[in-house]
Amino acid sequence: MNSSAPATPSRRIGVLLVNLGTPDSPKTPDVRRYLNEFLTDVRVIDNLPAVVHYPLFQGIVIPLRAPKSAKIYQQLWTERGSPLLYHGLDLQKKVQAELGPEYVVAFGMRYQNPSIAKALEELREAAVERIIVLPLFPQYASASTGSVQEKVMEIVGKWWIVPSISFISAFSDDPGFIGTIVELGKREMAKHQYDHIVFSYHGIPERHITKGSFHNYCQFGSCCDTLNDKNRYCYRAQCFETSRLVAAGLGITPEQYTVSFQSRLGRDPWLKPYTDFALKDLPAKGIKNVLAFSPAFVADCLETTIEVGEEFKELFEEVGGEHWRLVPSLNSEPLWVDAVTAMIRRS
Ligand SMILES: C=CC1=C(C)c2cc3[nH]c(cc4nc(cc5[nH]c(cc1n2)c(C)c5CCC(=O)O)C(CCC(=O)O)=C4C)c(C)c3C=C
Ligand SMILES: [Fe+2]
Ligand SMILES: [Fe+2]
Repeated sequence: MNSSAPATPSRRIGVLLVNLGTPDSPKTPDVRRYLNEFLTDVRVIDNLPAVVHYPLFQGIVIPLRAPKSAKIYQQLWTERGSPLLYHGLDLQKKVQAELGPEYVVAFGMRYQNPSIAKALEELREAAVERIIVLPLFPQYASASTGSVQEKVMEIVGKWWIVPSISFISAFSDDPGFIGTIVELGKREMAKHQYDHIVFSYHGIPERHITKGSFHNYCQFGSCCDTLNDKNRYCYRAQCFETSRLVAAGLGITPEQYTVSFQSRLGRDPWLKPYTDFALKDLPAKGIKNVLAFSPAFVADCLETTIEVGEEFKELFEEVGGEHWRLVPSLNSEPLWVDAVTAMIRRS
């Protein structure tokens, strides 16, 4: 036996990092398969009976949407593939290196590959004593975090031996998360003079908030202005909390930033204001230079790079804006790796 090799600790902790998912390739059949899995999740499309939901989405909505989405994914794709996937794998490796051999870090996607089932199997094979699950969504939503949690429980619940398992359900106010965004923002602010900041979050239907609201506490008004015991897991309140903390870190006042929501689907009301509407009002107020943040995402993806970085930039310029710049996501920035490591050690 090689005595210089580091000994594997006998009791190891499993860590499962999970992001949303992405197609295997930007080709229409792969995008269709991804959308099929994503948009038939009843935590994502929650308002239709199964007899309507499946035929409508599998027969009409997804076949129509897949070729259009595939074109956008082709714009996003790089030599390393989908950014959401390769940044996730980079993060996994760096967090593993920082946590050391007492931990086994796996990475999975809620939809498509690498699947949560495969990632959990790696942890089972490593005979970990317990598992810490970190869905990589800073703000809690049933459609993202809740769906990951449900899937993990469905799989682990069938194991003969069910290990101790814990979830980090949100980290919207985590100091390491906030500090990394602030640092990335400051880097951009050092390069250009900005008049205003836009924090654009992924939207969700308003009913998703209402369904999870403690005794109907959330009324889409000032109820979300502070994060308290009644709205601890309210997505809207958590988005405001993240924005407030990042703004404080950047040293900007409430008048100097806007919080808005993007990517709506369907006709029902989603969280407002909608980013595409909100940004159109800015040039008329004399705001021509905007720095945009996407703090609902920890890695670059279609929603950040294309929607915020390109489509909103075009829209802003069309209405008289001069400079629109997206702050890159946390990806596998060293400060973010430290923040994830600290969250796991504390858990
Ligand atoms: C921040 C977490 C996310 C929440 C909450 C969320 C809710 C949600 N999303 C859709 C519909 C779509 N989202 C799409 C892409 C997408 N969504 C998230 C994250 C959240 N979604 C990410 C990280 C991504 C990008 C994935 C990538 O590969 O880059 C898409 C697919 C793209 C497209 O065809 O436009 C759809 C559709 C709904 C309906 C919803 C809440 C109900
Ligand atoms: Fe989404
Ligand atoms: Fe609220």
